[in-house]
Amino acid sequence: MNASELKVEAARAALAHVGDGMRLGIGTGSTAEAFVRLLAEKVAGGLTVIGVPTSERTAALCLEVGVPLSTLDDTPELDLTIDGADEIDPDLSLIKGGGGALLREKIVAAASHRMIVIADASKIVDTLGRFPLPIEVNKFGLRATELAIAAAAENLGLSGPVALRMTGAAPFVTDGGHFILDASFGRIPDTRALSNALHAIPGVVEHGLFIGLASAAIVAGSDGIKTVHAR
Ligand SMILES: O=C[C@H](O)[C@H](O)[C@H](O)COP(=O)(O)O
Repeated sequence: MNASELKVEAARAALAHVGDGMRLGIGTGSTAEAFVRLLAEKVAGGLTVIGVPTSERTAALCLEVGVPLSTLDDTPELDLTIDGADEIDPDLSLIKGGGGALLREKIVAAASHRMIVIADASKIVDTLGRFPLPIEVNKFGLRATELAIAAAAENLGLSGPVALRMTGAAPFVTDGGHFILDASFGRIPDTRALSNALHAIPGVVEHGLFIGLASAAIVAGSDGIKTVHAR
């Protein structure tokens, strides 16, 4: 099976955790999209759920395939969020934001009783940081925020390029109207310390380290599906 097929298998396995009447956070990215398409089949078959999407992109897909939607304002408490990830470590800490949706994804995950991550096995790492860390920043003071991020990283013994994410010739803009800086710091041994240091920088809106949010990960590999639970 190729990576796309494995993503579909992980998404299919996650459906077993979706019960009738659930309030669902619905993630962003190719794996989450596979989940939305499978969920839509269940909804067409009579399953009743209400979804809160984590991006405009996911909202558009849900509307297209017939998954009923709410907002976090109208449905502020969710039973379960299903979302993809860019990296997953053995503690189920994650890097997310490769698709630029990390802020809404984190808000939705935090509003959920449980978060199940779905992924193909290539996303599993021993230590987070192979994938550049997405950091969502306010447009105002971009250069100053970049310098502050580099200084905070250096204090923790981390360094590396911090690149403004682009879409063609223009900076990528998130659903919240912010920019994304992709930080290639390499492996991050102390994710909590980096998380705290980034949160202390005024221009940082949010970052893609998800610590203590995932309850389980459903990972599809060539040897089948494995479900890893948070310790
Ligand atoms: O911002 C995007 C999200 O965090 C995605 O869930 C993440 O990038 C994984 O995406 P994919 O399932 O396409 O690998």
